[in-house]
Amino acid sequence: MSQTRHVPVMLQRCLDLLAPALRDQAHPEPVVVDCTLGLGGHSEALLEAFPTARLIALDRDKEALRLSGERLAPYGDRATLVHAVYDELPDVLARLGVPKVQGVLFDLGVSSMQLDEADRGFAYAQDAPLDMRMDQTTGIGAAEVLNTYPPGELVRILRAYGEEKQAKRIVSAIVREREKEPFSNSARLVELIRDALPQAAKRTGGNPAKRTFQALRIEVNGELSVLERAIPAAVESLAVGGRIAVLSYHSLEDRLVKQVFAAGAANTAPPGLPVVPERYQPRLKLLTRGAELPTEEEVAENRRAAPARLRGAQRIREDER
Ligand SMILES: C[S@@+](CC[C@H](N)C(=O)[O-])C[C@H]1O[C@@H](n2cnc3c(N)ncnc32)[C@H](O)[C@@H]1O
Repeated sequence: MSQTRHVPVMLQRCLDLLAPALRDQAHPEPVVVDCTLGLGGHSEALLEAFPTARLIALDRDKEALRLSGERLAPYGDRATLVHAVYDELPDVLARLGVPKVQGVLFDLGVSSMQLDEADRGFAYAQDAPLDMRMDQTTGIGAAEVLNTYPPGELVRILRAYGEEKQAKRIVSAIVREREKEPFSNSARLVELIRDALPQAAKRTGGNPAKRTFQALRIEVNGELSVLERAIPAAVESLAVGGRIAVLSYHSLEDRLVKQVFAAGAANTAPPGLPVVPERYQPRLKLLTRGAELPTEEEVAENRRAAPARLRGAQRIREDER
């Protein structure tokens, strides 16, 4: 296994956003949920910053849970780590007998470990089996998506999840190639995309395979549909006064978070979301004006922070303004 160096993104700002709820005298032993444990960077900082808090941390990746389990072992039963998809949060809390929580954090996307472990197939820079499943115990990998999905479906995915303008061109090349031999490794896909794109498209936006890889990863892990359920569920799990902070890394995620928070602030149902709650979702106060960005210094230190967008909200009483 390679040595993964991980620097938690916008850490101090996440702690500051959650702090008032986790230092509230009314809740001397607050509960905070880290829905995306990863390598445990944010989780450990939460345990350190709020010494009376109990942490419940979720990850769908068993390797992440194993590594963080070692890291957080010194905190004993203050930290409960659970293998779960984050839209299962209400069930997890019910099983643990926790009715409401004071804080929730999401740090979306893939972890440094997942990107650095070549054999997980997330990174276009390394040749690896095209898997990309965050939970390797279930579901189908990226190779199966590429080899079996109808062309129209692949175009839809590349456009919707990768915002790839050249989706048709790339998918035509994929379909031609997969008829010769099914895809198994990332290098062949990267090369094919590079060859398929016109010169002008190659000059913008970094590696030409970036958007296709993002789209495949989102499809393989059902990321947006899970998130659509998870953010309202997390808001629902907050006690009055509880706070939520969400770090997202691409516009599709950020748009979704923005919509759910805005609907909570306006006390209306989230627009266009498949999960329209029976009653309007709990009332929210926005804690961030638009999305907050990492500082230039942070990005210089940690290039993975560059696309980060942070939004925060607080659950308030229905009659509060
Ligand atoms: C960016 S990393 C989190 C890094 C972490 N904040 C840290 O400081 O180490 C995101 C983590 O969320 C997990 N994850 C992504 N989608 C998930 C989901 N739907 N349910 C549970 N965990 C998920 C990934 O497996 C990954 O480990």
